[in-house]
Amino acid sequence: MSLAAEVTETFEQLRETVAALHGELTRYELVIWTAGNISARVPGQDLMVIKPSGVAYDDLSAATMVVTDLHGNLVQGELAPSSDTAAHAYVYRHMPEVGGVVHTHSTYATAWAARGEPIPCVLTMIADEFGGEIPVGPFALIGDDSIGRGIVETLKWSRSPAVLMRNHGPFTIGRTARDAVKAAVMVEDVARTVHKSYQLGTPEPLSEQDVDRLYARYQNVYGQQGEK
Ligand SMILES: O=C(CO)[C@@H](O)[C@@H](O)COP(=O)(O)O
Repeated sequence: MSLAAEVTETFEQLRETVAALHGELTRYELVIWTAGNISARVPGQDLMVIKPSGVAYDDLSAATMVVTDLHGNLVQGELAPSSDTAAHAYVYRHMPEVGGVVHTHSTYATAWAARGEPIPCVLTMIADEFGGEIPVGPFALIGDDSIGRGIVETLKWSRSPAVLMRNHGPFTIGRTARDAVKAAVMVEDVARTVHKSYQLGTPEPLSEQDVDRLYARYQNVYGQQGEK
């Protein structure tokens, strides 16, 4: 297969994947109306596939996904890219290991972001997926590199794939777009659980040693990853 055909096939596969993953945001009730967005890096290219701005979730499909370079310039597609394209692009430029970025306004995680309070590591599931507390990033206005810079500056000091951008909402990253969606689903779940635990009392944080052990197991052994 020629390089052009291979890249075209990759585009099509990624368009399908990114479009389908947007359905997970509505399935898990992480977004309302047109809020939220998902992107995936195009492997080996300085390009990404991202949601078009302001398009209803029912109208999202492989055909409506758009391709931009990693400075947000439209490369393929008819629609304007997400208003968070600059943030996604900044993450891809500065975190080469990241293959997917997700942004939602999910209720409980966004409530923690509104308070500017990190979610403490008081659950084994937080240790498993986030490796410690889920950090808060700075308030930043949309439209330039500010949000992306806040995401990167916060996550470079954390094992967490989620950051609660102050007064805005969660952004999550992953090796793939699916991993980033998983982090978005899980950050909302633990945000709700920990919020409810505080309504009943004061939850106890896990020890650093236990967090490290839980994180290592979940990231390396859990599921079908272990020795066969
Ligand atoms: O949170 C923001 C911008 O940061 C929303 O506008 C965003 O969720 C949805 O914007 P798009 O429809 O992706 O342009």
